[in-house]
Amino acid sequence: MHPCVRLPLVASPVAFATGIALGSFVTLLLTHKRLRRPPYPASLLRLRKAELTGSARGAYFNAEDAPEWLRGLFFDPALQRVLLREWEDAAWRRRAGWLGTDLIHNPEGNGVQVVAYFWDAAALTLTGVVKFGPAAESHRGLCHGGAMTSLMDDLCGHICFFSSGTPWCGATVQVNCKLMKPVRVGDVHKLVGRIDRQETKEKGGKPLTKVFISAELVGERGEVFASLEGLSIVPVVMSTIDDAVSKRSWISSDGVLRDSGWLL
Ligand SMILES: CCCCCCCCCCCCCCCC(=O)SCCNC(=O)CCNC(=O)[C@H](O)C(C)(C)COP(=O)(O)OP(=O)(O)OC[C@H]1O[C@@H](n2cnc3c(N)ncnc32)[C@H](O)[C@@H]1OP(=O)(O)O
Repeated sequence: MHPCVRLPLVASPVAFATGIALGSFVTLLLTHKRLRRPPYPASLLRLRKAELTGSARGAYFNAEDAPEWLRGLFFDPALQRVLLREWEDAAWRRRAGWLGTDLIHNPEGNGVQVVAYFWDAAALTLTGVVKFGPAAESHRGLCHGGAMTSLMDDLCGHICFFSSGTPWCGATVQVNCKLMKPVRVGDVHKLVGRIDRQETKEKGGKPLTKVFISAELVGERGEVFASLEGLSIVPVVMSTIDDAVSKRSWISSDGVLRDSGWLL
């Protein structure tokens, strides 16, 4: 037989093997992030903040995933890393009655994402690492103003919860957001918010506190992309479900602020 006629017969097993190898490689690439994840919840209950640095053992976003200029947050002893189970453990989230994915804290999300929050209890300051993905786009290559506003709403709500010993203690009632510079799809910025002041008065025989919050979204060179003047009121019962999830409290240890949902 002429060699040209024999070639396809020899090439086909080679092509088959190459196809299998390529297929496996692509599958491995697609599942890589999932495989890297530690088993829940035990590992995240055990880990100290200093250990939440490498993707192999930490939460879904860790120091090694952060840009260089934000890496220090993961090692600053004044800051507690915040780990809420509903952000980290999708299966538990479903079991516990959530209906969907968090607008801001979805590990699989590709819109606006706070990938790590750090709480400074002494300064009543909350700092977040924020990623802006393609699902936050409006103008070509630029993010929707609603992405920044949603982000500020999230900070306003959480700063109020972190400063309180009890869950679901309040509600955000105003999110006044100033959009100052366009945010690009793919940007990673720092969100810094604080409680400026609190005013308590009696309402219907019970104390009611207004919590005044301000925040800024800043870039690597200190440029301010957006700012917030927010107001939350405490206490307000937002959840109508009376169960163990609604009665969660904070566990503060080893540089991590966790909710007691990790024990449920
Ligand atoms: C421990 C482990 C836990 C782990 C677990 C953590 C879970 C951590 C989840 C966090 C999640 C956060 C995520 C993002 C934050 C949200 O998304 S929070 C949800 C968005 N917010 C809302 O849906 C709030 C909607 N608003 C409401 O339901 C009602 O307005 C409220 C909040 C119940 C208040 O109504 P109300 O009780 O009738 O209050 P009202 O008497 O009208 O007002 C009380 C005072 O506040 C003032 N006020 C009320 N609204 C306003 C306003 N919009 N502007 C200015 N002032 C106002 C009033 O003027 C009044 O003050 P005074 O006039 O007496 O001085």
